Amino acid sequence: MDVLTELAAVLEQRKTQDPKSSYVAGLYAKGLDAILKKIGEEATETVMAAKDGVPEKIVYEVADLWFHSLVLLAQQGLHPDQVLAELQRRFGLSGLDEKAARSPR
Ligand SMILES: N=c1c2ncn([C@@H]3O[C@H](COP(=O)(O)OP(=O)(O)OP(=O)(O)O)[C@@H](O)[C@H]3O)c2ncn1[C@@H]1O[C@H](COP(=O)(O)O)[C@@H](O)[C@H]1O
Repeated sequence: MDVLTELAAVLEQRKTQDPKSSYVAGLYAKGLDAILKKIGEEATETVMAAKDGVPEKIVYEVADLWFHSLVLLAQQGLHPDQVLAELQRRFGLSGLDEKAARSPR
């Protein structure tokens, strides 16, 4: 099993856990706005890391950003496979007009 699938299973399992016992359960309990706030913070930290130009910091901050995006997907009842399928679809269309490839149907 790949790390995204394993992590998605843990994030799903945290939905029934005591918010005090888990960071993710705590985020779910705070609600959508708290998750979106974290994504905004991590996106900003990613930008700052890239401006600093330190590769290790960029990797660390992107991991935080991806992680909180995965929490958002789980909270919305979505699975990372759906995002991977969308990227795969775009990759398959890469020979076509890029704007058309990005447009949701
Ligand atoms: N991958 C992660 C992961 N990445 C980042 N984080 C947390 O995300 C937060 C990042 O926020 P910041 O960098 O702003 O640091 P902070 O100031 O401590 O953040 P806040 O407490 O203010 O939100 C930190 O608290 C990190 O611990 C993560 N927390 C959990 N996971 C995974 O999620 C699983 C479930 O976690 P729990 O719900 O804690 O069991 C774990 O097994 C891990 O695999």
